[in-house]
Amino acid sequence: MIEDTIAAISTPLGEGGIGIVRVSGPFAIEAVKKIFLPHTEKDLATVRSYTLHYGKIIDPIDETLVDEVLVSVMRAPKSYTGEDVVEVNCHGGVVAVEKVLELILKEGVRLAEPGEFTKRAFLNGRIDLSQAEAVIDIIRAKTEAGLKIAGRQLSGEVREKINTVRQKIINILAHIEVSIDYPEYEFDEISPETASKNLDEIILDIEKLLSSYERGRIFKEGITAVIAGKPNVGKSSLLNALLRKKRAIVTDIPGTTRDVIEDYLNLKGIPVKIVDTAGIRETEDLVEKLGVEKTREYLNQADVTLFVVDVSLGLDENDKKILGLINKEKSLLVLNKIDLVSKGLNIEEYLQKTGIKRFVPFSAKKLTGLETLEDQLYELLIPEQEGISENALISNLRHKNYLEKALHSLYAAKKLVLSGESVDIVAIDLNEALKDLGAITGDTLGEEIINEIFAQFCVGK
Ligand SMILES: Nc1nc2c(c(=O)[nH]1)N(C=O)[C@@H](CNc1ccc(C(=O)N[C@@H](CCC(=O)O)C(=O)O)cc1)CN2
Ligand SMILES: Nc1nc2c(ncn2[C@@H]2O[C@H](COP(=O)(O)OP(=O)(O)OP(=O)(O)O)[C@@H](O)[C@H]2O)c(=O)[nH]1
Ligand SMILES: [Mg+2]
Repeated sequence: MIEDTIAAISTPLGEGGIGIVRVSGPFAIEAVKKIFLPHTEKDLATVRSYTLHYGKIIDPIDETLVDEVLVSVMRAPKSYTGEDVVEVNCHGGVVAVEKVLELILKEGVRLAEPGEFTKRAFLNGRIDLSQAEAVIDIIRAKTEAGLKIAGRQLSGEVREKINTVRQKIINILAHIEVSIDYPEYEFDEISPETASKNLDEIILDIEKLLSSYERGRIFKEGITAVIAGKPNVGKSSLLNALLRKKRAIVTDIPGTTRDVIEDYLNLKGIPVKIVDTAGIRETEDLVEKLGVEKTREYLNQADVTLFVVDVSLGLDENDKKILGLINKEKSLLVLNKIDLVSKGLNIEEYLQKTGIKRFVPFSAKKLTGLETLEDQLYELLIPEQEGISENALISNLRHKNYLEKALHSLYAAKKLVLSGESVDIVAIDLNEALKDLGAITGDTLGEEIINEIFAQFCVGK
């Protein structure tokens, strides 16, 4: 039972239409009541839950008006935190909102820690830990696809999946425990064949969940795509084409781009950080040299590389050197300046010489091939057979790590079953798997780790 009452500003600090101070805990209604003057005669302590009340916030010290507000009251247990919650809706503005918070804090209310409202929703059992984490994911979503994944997690889909798997493990354990506790009742003992079959099913469940992680992560966190190639092949022109704006300087002088240029784009729901780099070549120019150095660093961090070549010139030694710096499996070959080639292009030769499988004939000048380029880039990130983004259920690294731990315990359990090991040994691994799965929903996590997770939230959430 949580006894103290907390308050915080729940809207971003700054000028806005409305600013909200949220208060939660057993003393929430009493505290706000002390500084709130309702427009019509009423008592906040007795108003119905989920009602909104117009009035004024008055500073008790000099009885001056602080702000004209709307106050909402949501009573335990049907509120965001599961406790009594009062929200003061002020006119947006830094000073008014901070003053209202200050007055509330003077009434014996404590300032909330980051994420503490959501933490209380978790501690009071209104949501599980995966749902609480989904709240942050919604706040931080970069694209609609990312928002969708977070939305499914918020509605409890991860929890349901995890609990189903846990229940299956508990069922096996129940059989095992019966045979440990009552060895005389042989009929209830689970055969190694059945145990192995049941374990296979559980293992498959977890493997499926894990396989959705990579996609989930891509849509949630996004990826980095680096444009690389020799000087003057059209890298900056490609950046501008993808961004649909003149972001980088383009000239016919080789060595135009000297520093890396970063920007963001939404590739069919995937948040992409796109990086234009200095063309790589041997150079005596100090500034350009540093630029080339930086390009190498970025290539190491790239999720994908757009390797640009100039088809009016063909490949040379310099192209080959750059090819040595990139991961060809995660590259797209951009055959740029096709507008300059009148006769057919020998694509086969380019593929052979570069060793890159995916390609797109392109003209940054005429913007031909832009859509194909985007399709190819998307497919490089999300192979066709993996399906659409909405199928990704797991997108959180913490969840992935615990799923992997559970999987290893289950593999171990299966091995023991097959080797005819006694059931009580198998039970140890099964219990371990149960614990790791429970960590995802927060059921089996210690207070310290839980605190760490909520500390990453924003203030007022
Ligand atoms: N003003 C305001 N807007 C907000 C929030 C808030 O707390 N205040 N939320 C959060 O920051 C989000 C909404 N989330 C919420 C989730 C559950 C409940 C809630 O009261 N749940 C009760 C059921 C209430 C009912 O059935 O009428 C429950 O689950 O018991 C409230 C808000 C987004 N917008
Ligand atoms: N004809 C034609 N010219 C292009 C095309 N793409 C780029 N160019 C021209 O090629 C020149 C170099 O383009 P940039 O985009 O600056 O090339 P870059 O690879 O960024 O060059 P650095 O920054 O020096 O490494 C400019 O004159 C562009 O207008 C294309 O598709 N067709
Ligand atoms: Mg450039």
